[in-house]
Order: sequence, then C-alpha cells, then structure tokens
Amino acid sequence: MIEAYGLTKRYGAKTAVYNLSFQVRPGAVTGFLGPNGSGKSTTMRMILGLDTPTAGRVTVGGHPFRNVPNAPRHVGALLDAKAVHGGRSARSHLLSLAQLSGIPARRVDEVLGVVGLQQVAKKRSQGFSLGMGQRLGIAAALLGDPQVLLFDEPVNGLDPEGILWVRNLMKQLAGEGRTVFVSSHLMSEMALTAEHLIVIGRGQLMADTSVKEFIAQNSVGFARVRTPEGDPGQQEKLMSAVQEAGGHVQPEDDGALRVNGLPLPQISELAHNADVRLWELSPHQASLEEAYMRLTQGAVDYRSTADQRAGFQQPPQQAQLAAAQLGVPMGPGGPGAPGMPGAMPPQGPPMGAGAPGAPGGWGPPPGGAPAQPGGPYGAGPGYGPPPVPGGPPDPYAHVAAQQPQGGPPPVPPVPGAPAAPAAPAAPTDASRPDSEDNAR
Ligand SMILES: Nc1ncnc2c1ncn2[C@@H]1O[C@H](COP(=O)(O)OP(=O)(O)OP(=O)(O)O)[C@@H](O)[C@H]1O
Repeated sequence: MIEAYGLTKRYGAKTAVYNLSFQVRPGAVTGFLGPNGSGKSTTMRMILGLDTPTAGRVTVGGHPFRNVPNAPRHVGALLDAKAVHGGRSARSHLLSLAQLSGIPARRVDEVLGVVGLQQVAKKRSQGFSLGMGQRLGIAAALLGDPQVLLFDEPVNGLDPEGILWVRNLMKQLAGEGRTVFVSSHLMSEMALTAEHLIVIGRGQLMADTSVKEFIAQNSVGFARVRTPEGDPGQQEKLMSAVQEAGGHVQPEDDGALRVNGLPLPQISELAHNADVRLWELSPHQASLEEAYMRLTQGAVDYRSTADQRAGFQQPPQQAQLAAAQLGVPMGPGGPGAPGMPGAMPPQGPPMGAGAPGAPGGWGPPPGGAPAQPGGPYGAGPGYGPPPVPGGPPDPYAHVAAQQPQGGPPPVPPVPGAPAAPAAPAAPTDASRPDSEDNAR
C-alpha cells in the first residue's frame, strides 16, 4: 500500500505537487493520470525517496521509502528507462543492481527472460532502442520480486506485442496481490489495464475513483437513435417528436441521431406513437479518453495549436521569384510541379494563398478555417452543461471557459470527480530556476 498525506513539492516558486492525499491499494492496477507537467513523475519520485516533499509525507507499506527495510526487495520502479549506464550490457546492469540488494544472479537471467531480452543480454544498452530500454527498465523493477511496483509510462516506445505484454504483466502482478501504480497518457491502454484511477491536474487531486465511476461521472449521457436509411421522412418525424417532448437532437456523421435530455424508454415511446421504426436505440458508452478530457481540460498547461506557417506565406509572385532563384520549375502547379520528385498536385502553390488545404497541399483545411486548438477536445466547443434550447446540443462543450488564468496560490484540491470540475489554478513558475526569463 502506498499512502500520501498532504504531499506538496515546490521547486523555487513552482508548485509541482500540492496537498496530494491518496492511497494506492494492493490487488488492483491503479492508473496515475494527468496532463503533461501535472506532477506525476514528481509524485513518484517522492514515493521513492528520490525527492523530499516540501510538506506532507508519503509511505510505502507504512514506512517512508528511506526507512523501508531492504527497499529493492519490496519496491520496484521504472521511472526513467534511459537512466542506465550505456556502456554496460543489459545483464551486467541488472547484475550490479542485484548484487547491491543481495539478489541472486540467477534472478537476473529470469527477469531477462520475462522481458524478452535474453538474446541481447550481453549487448551494451547504449545501442538499445526505446522499447528495448523500457524492457530493461521493467526487468530492473521486477528484479527483487517486489510487492509494490511503480511504473512511469511503461509502454512508452513498446511495439504492440510489448504493449499487450505490459498490460497482462500489470494485471498479473496486481492479481498476485501486489500494489501496482502506473502512469500513462494512453487512455485506451489505461482503460484496459487499470481498475482504479488517481487523476491530478496542476499537482492537485482531481479524482480518486474506479475507472467505471470515473467514466460515469465525467461523461454526458445521450442516446444514439437510427431510423431506416433511405427514408428521411421517418427521421424528420422522430426529430419533431423528440423536440416537442423537450429533447435535443443532433445528427451524427454516420446518419444516426444523438438525442439528449430524454430517457431511452421515452424515445422508444415517442417513436412508436409517431409510427417511426427504429433500427437502433442505444445508450452512448463514453470512453475513458472522453471522460479524462472533460475532467482535465481546464488543467492543461501545454496546449497544441495549429501550425500557422506564418513565415512561409508568400504572395504567388514572390513564391515564383523564389522558385526561379532556386531553379524550381513553376508551372501552374507551383513548386513541385509534375515531374519533380515529391511533386505536389497541380492545384496551386502548396504553401501560398492559392490553395490552402487543397488536396495534397499544406495549410489549413479547405474553407480556410484554422483547426481548433486541441482538436475535437480543444478550447472550442466541447462538453458542458445541458444543451441550449433551440440549438443542437454539443456534448463536447467544454469547461475550458472556466479555466483560470493562472497565478498563485494553488486552490484546494477537488476530491472525487465532480460533474463540472473546477480546474486547479495554475501554480506560478515565475521564479523557477530553469526558467528562461529568470536566466536573463
Ligand atoms: N527538478 C525540477 N526543477 C524545477 N521544476 C521541476 C523539476 N522537476 C519537475 N519540475 C516541474 O514540476 C512540474 C511537474 O513535473 P512532472 O515531471 O512531475 O510532471 P509530469 O506529470 O510527470 O509530466 P509528464 O506527463 O510530461 O511526464 C513541471 O512544471 C516541471 O517543470
């Protein structure tokens, strides 16, 4: 069992982890989720005694890690797979770890077999691929046959076979009654591996619950309804009936309808009364990814945006001149006209104003609208409160608008998984030692 109480870590003025309290119990895989920079690795380092908490404490099996008797036999961890002496072979790396902890050498060969690295056991680890390095890191974690295991992004770089293997390994270890705490950004993988979740945002607890409850509490329910194809009249009749009954209808890409605000039996009844046949009437099953995105949207510090390629926007004349100087043939197709290796299709200049987003070209999608930051889960439309009457409901209407604009002090943590989560305020990093501003 891992237990954290009011765990806080500050690096200068940067609060990486704030007042975090949770338990990781044996017998289940507990997923540790949070956006980039939310404090997962810092928390794991504190659990392992590699970082000292600024406040609060964390214990493993009831002891602070540094007091755990013969810790490597009780706690195994994969934190940074690259933290290996590259000049050593995989086997000698594991052997040196084993010798330090009084683990017999035959265990080294056992774990090399478990992770599938026997064939390269004598090769220097500096030549290892990312996935091979991960396997070596997992071997090191398993070496002492520990009761408590921590894995920071264990499937990073693994091939599909490796991902499946890690998934089964985690479940097997938990099934043997061990405590397994694993961080990952791969929601689909976590959905298949973890039973319990601890979610943090900006260093603060956002949820501590089972995967099932987490999805239920952080997703908007709706029904998918499909009427017979090729009979638009049926669909229209149903839409009117649903709207008259106070429901909200939105067409799905595949021709089905998304209905909010009415229970399934009522939709069925409405269809029956309107003499509409239904080909599908099903509750929407939200994914862990949807639920996670909804909960953490306001706690994302590093958000991607569309590449505007500002420096590459050239008026067509200038583009032609530049191309001529480079000796690039400029036909109607612009640079990369037919015949050129890697030619772009001849719709127009690929990066100019001529055909942004034309098939095969660069730039924003047709229509000229720049992509919404963050894609379908971005700061644009998203999940949110019940749909606005009169307009189609948007189940992805987001809490992004609630996102605080940063600044200290950190707000108290939000336990559990509220339906409309308040994102933790962004702790300041104004005086971070590694901040470029401070370096000036
Ligand atoms: N040694 C350090 N000095 C200063 N700041 C640090 C240090 N270690 C971590 N931080 C900061 O603390 C915050 C949390 O970092 P941490 O690596 O724990 O996040 P994370 O959730 O593991 O991120 P990721 O998912 O990207 O791996 C970040 O803002 C990071 O820059």
